[in-house]
Amino acid sequence: MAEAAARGPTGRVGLVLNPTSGKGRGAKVRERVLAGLRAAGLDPVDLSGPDLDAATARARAGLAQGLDALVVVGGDGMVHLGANVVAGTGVPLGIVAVGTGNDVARDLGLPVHDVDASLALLRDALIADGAGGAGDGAGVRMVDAVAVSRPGGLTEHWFMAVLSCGLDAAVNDRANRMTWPADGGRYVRALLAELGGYVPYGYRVTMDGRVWEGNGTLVAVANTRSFGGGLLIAPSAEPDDGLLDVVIADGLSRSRLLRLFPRLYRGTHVTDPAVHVHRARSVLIEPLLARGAAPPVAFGDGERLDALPLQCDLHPRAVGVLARTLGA
Ligand SMILES: Nc1ncnc2c1ncn2[C@@H]1O[C@H](COP(=O)(O)OP(=O)(O)OP(=O)(O)O)[C@@H](O)[C@H]1O
Repeated sequence: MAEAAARGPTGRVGLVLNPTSGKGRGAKVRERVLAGLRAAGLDPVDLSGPDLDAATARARAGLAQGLDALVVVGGDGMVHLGANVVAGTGVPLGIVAVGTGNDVARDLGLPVHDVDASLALLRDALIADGAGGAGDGAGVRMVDAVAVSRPGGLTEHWFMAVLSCGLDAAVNDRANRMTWPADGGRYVRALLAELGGYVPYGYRVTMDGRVWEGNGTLVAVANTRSFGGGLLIAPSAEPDDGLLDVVIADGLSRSRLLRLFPRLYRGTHVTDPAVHVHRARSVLIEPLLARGAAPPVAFGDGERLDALPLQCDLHPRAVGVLARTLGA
């Protein structure tokens, strides 16, 4: 884990805003968020960058200089950025959810597409957190986060919500490489293309020492319940229970897959005999080519991570999220 950055009741709050999130909504709310933080007596420092990597580097540098909190403005990609910067540092994360998906904010009960409500919550949480000295934690909800590494290696990424290396990840990857259409039509094109060539994948998944090997359509490691903008992939996942929900779907035919897919919106897919849910703290996912096709590159919180094999380790209460305080 990263070194804990110096904290103090300075009111200095790092802001990382994704102007492209929510189809440009991010750019539109910049001044409102900055003005709202200043009106709350805070000193916002804009650490945004031209792309995800640059913004991450700027946020890390800002945190090293000392912040009371890091506030991200955007969708799940920005929460992912925030988690990667603050995990294990003790600096809380504020979320202004104005993205397309906003799965993490929704699962944590935070405002979505309501900038004024987000700002009010951040102000109240920071005041509560600072009461009686900096960072006593009253306005902060501690949630689990997941460190991802190559087996035996150092942590390369963190994720807050869901890591997936199944068919949905293949669709995501293909859609990201397409240049047209500019909107969600890319996902439909990518889905049709992936389904056209779809052959179930071969996996070996080791969960706290227990091994599952087989032919599968999807392996998802979930800390929170949903991904993809409201698909309840792991309806029983809790972000602070110290456990990951590992959802494995057996290798399904195309027609069975299309019948099962709509059930993700209500989370009822987990009652299908082809879907298995395991709980573990440590999950190793490896390709097993003897049992199926090479699995896709893994995505975490909707962002492209790495190819398998990957090790996921749950770190209990590694990220403090600015949240509603008791009685608020
Ligand atoms: N200046 C930027 N800062 C941060 N991320 C950026 C920037 N420009 C483009 N991006 C891209 O935006 C994506 C994340 O967007 P985010 O989750 O905030 O919004 P979104 O509208 O919910 O997007 P999506 O639902 O498609 O993930 C990242 O994949 C990132 O690469």
